[in-house]
Amino acid sequence: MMNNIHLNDGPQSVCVCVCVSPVCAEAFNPDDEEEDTEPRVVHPKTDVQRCRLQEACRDILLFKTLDQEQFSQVLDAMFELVVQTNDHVIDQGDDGDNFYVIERGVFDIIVKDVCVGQYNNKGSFGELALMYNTPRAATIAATEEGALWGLDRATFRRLIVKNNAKKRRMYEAFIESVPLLKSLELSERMKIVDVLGMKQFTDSERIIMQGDKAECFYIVESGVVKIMMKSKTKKDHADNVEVEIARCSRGHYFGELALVTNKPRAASAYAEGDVKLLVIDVQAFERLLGSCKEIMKRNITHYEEQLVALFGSSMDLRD
Ligand SMILES: Nc1ncnc2c1ncn2[C@@H]1O[C@@H]2COP(=O)(O)O[C@H]2[C@H]1O
Repeated sequence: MMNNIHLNDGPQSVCVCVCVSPVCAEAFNPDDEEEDTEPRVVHPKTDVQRCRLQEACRDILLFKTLDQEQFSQVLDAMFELVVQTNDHVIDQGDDGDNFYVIERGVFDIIVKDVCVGQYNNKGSFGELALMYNTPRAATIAATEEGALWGLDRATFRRLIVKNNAKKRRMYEAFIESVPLLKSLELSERMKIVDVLGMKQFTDSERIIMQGDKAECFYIVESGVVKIMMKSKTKKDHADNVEVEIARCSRGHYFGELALVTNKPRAASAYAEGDVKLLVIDVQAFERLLGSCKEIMKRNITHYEEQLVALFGSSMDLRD
């Protein structure tokens, strides 16, 4: 259900291709490799709108594994929505109509009347009901005036869900081999595959920076990542250079500490040579990896011991 949400449909409010009904979309089998003949949804946009849309979608993990043609079909199909304070974009228990990408605004995530988190001017939501044909798992309420981009259920299923079937085939074996995820059920591991994105880095590129706010964590698919840290106690010294504290290779994860402790990044990470990473965002992390948090917390003691050995202090890693 949506209250007072305004559809801003670009220069001419013409839908070039006819929108297909959700009933049609359900007939789609994501494993079906046949050429799709469904009519395309296109919401025309001005150049300025398209630029804003592209910027909003830049870091959306679900789009990261689409090819260029699929991504451009997604952008064509998206439509702009303006929301006002207290608008409910999604109500828990409803059927899923659209997937949403945030352009601006702060949105509460409410499960059974309890606020369990917030989206702050970035991110996306509403994928679960569309992926798994389940009722909406949370209410999403605007805390201020904001702007969103919606993607209809039919297009989401035709492009994203179809792509997920491919992702499952690609990453199933790898994800099963990641020690951290071993304790999860197969269906839970597959849900992680569904929401993960893939990012590539070249030699010496910085992946995360010490002190930054954390929004995701990473699993190394290939290549080597160097974890480097500057001493906090020597903050003002000229000799406070970055020191290598760890290396991660295939199957290892990093970037989880800040998500477990709700603190800024405790270290920076750099690619050594070409690196391919799987990326899981903070909301999916909370939802899907809650049960792994205890395993991850065990690492803190190990990290602290390492830091005492390197810098003579553990740098206050805990919350
Ligand atoms: N902790 C959470 N539990 C359930 N849904 C969440 C949570 N955090 C974020 N969400 C998002 O809220 C959305 C509500 O609609 P969906 O169930 O389609 O998809 C859900 C997720 O995208």
